[in-house]
Amino acid sequence: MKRILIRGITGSMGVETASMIISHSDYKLVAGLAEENLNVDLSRLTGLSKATDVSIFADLKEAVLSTKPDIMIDFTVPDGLLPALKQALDLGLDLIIGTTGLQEDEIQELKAYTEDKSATTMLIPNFSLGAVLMMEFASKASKYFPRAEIIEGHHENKADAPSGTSIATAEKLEKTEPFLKEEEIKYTIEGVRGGEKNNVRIHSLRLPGLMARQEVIFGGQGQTFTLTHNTISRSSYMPGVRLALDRIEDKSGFIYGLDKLLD
Ligand SMILES: NC(=O)C1=CN([C@@H]2O[C@H](COP(=O)(O)OP(=O)(O)OC[C@H]3O[C@@H](n4cnc5c(N)ncnc54)[C@H](OP(=O)(O)O)[C@@H]3O)[C@@H](O)[C@H]2O)C=CC1
Ligand SMILES: O=C(O)C1=N[C@H](C(=O)O)C[C@H](O)C1
Repeated sequence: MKRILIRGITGSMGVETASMIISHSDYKLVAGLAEENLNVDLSRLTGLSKATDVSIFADLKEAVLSTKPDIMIDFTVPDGLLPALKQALDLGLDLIIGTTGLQEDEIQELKAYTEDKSATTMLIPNFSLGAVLMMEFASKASKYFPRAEIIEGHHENKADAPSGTSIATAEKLEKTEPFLKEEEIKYTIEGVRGGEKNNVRIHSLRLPGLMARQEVIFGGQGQTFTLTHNTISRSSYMPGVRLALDRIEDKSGFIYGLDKLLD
């Protein structure tokens, strides 16, 4: 039975993932890592009495030596993420990473490091099926509508902007064209046009009341076409996390995106 460690076990996604793994008998959750909340009662957080068997550590090496996990799932923050992931690979773990906010050069470094260790790393910007389908349909639509912008919205505790999903979506749009009149506009508020990736403008909302949502808006002659995905519960991510766990043994090397696991 595969032994799992969750880095970020006390966070929103960590608790949801811990509950999912504890409730399934084919994986064993052996440990968690946290930064500050080291003495929390995991059975209270998950509502599951079996969670008392799971120890929470501050130090990855200590956790690995004491509990011997095979796989680390990461739901933390971008700060200090790459060194922690490299340390986990050094300790012989395979990785499933949901944390967003790595820069492009850090992703390339992680890929090379994974290949060097002959390990498996899955970097999944969004585990929900609806978000994956939104990206697939957006990719298709971009062949016919080359002008597109993205509006993503998240809760106010999110540590990164724009979202990993919006970046992954912009990267998937195949024939995007830039807006050529940007230079002609007189801007009266700086930054009002958002950021840019692959010729796609990305606008990030951070508001109370939001969990996670994204709109991809295409503009064409006399029409617009909008794809929207709304996350209303973090349980939406769990079938994707479960799929990554089920597939990690058959895969090797670096995998980016849940779509690579759906075929
Ligand atoms: N791929 C996907 O489908 C999804 C990805 N995410 C991403 O997952 C990440 C986590 O989100 P969320 O659960 O909402 O965040 P939270 O703020 O709720 O949780 C963050 C967790 O990280 C822990 N942590 C922070 N720093 C460290 C550290 N240095 N070492 C160990 N643990 C640390 C915190 O521990 P402590 O409690 O001790 O502070 C906490 O457990 C974000 O990057 C988010 O974008 C979110 C949803 C879906
Ligand atoms: O922080 C979140 O909540 C989420 N983060 C991921 C992202 O940055 O895309 C996935 C989802 O949007 C929720």
